[in-house]
Amino acid sequence: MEKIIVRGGGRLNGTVRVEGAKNAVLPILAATLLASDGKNIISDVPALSDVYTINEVLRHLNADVVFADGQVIIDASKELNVEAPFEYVRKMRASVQVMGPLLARKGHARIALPGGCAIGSRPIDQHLKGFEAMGAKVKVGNGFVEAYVDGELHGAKIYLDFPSVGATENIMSAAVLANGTTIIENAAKEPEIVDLANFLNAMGGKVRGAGTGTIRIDGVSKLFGTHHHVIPDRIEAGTFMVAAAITGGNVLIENAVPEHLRPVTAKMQEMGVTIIEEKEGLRVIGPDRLKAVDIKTMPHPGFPTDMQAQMMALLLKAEGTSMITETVFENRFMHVEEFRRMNADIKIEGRSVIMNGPCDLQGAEVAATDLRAGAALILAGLVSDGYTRVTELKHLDRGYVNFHGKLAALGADVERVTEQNEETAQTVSDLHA
Ligand SMILES: CC(=O)N[C@H]1[C@@H](OP(=O)(O)OP(=O)(O)OC[C@H]2O[C@@H](n3ccc(=O)[nH]c3=O)[C@H](O)[C@@H]2O)O[C@H](CO)[C@@H](O)[C@@H]1O
Ligand SMILES: C=C(OP(=O)(O)O)C(=O)O
Repeated sequence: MEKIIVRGGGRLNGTVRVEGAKNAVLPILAATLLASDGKNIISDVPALSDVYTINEVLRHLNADVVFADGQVIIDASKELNVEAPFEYVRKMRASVQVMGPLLARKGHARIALPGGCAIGSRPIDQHLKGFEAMGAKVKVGNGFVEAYVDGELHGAKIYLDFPSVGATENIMSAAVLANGTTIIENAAKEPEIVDLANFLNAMGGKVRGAGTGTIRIDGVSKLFGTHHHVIPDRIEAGTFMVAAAITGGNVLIENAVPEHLRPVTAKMQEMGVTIIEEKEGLRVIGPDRLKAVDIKTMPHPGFPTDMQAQMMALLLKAEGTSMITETVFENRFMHVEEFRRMNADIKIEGRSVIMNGPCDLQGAEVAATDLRAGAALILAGLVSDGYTRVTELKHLDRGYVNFHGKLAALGADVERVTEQNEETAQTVSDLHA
């Protein structure tokens, strides 16, 4: 079993560069299936396990996919298969994003039902409601959801019950090849939606209003391969912002887009963190004393749920009582028990978590219960007494490229080890002290 071992102490200093955004690249790679003519070249693609998984799904669907040096080249011009089996969807829920493109291109898609995951039940009813409004018949059975249309999808007016990121993307990617105009109301406004819309338009699509609550898509008859650069990952950037702040360090986060990070920046400034916009990105300087704040996760431009666990780590070191309320996912507090194992004064009350800080955190063996929880536990380990050992790294690898290596380059005492060399790693670390 692999572990990341962190020893607390020391301020982080230096420069770190963020990768292309996981949550932008996954729907974009899925949408490459829409191009029946020419190759798509996607640049700034992070080497994440989720990217390898979506590439496998695309290959299974009969696209040619080559991934090297941060670039994916996809040729989806051959006859496509229509089925995404459970072995992929189980590993990564975002596999469901191939449904809209397949339905638009082939009139048929059969996708294994994603099921629940560590952060909640995560149904896809809003995706399916959109496909049905566009004329698809949907049936669920034998662990699959299947959608098909006689002839072509047609444009429709779709009001989402909740501004779901995945549903907005899936419906947008289906509507781009539909006959007529589709309007998505109460659409998600995340920067990743805008990136997908830009990609669809570069392939020849007609999408307007992405980034607002109303998106209008005028269907076209064919899409062509193009070259697209993925936006920087605002969640990876935010995670390193916390790393700088929690250690009282001074870190330049290159490639961070300030507008994408406003809700995170605003809360960190309230806590007393200095954030400076520089030409290359954001400089984050941690204070000696952090102030307690309350946070509520919300769809964009509210505070992102994907930064909730990392901010929880930061608030454990703030002076006073803080509260985080999670409104996006029903069960995204699995890391609370792990923080408690690190001596955090923390409790769950309904959909909120209350922390009394600053806590004297102690190193412990803890499990990454999900992707962001893994990052948050490592961040807490940076300021804990002694060694923190974080297991279940498969979650972390879904969303962070070389997380421990990037932290080590900023001066953190952190190593990634397999069980057999754990003892040696600890000795080496002691020698470095
Ligand atoms: C690959 C990717 O981009 N993942 C992101 C995406 O996930 P994802 O696209 O799954 O998130 P959604 O915005 O769809 O989900 C938000 C909430 O809506 C609910 N819901 C969603 C769809 C639906 O049909 N029915 C329904 O009830 C979900 O259960 C959840 O409680 O946005 C989330 C919210 O910002 C982020 O945390 C994820 O990192
Ligand atoms: C929840 C996340 O991703 P996914 O939707 O892919 O599970 C995340 O990136 O924090």
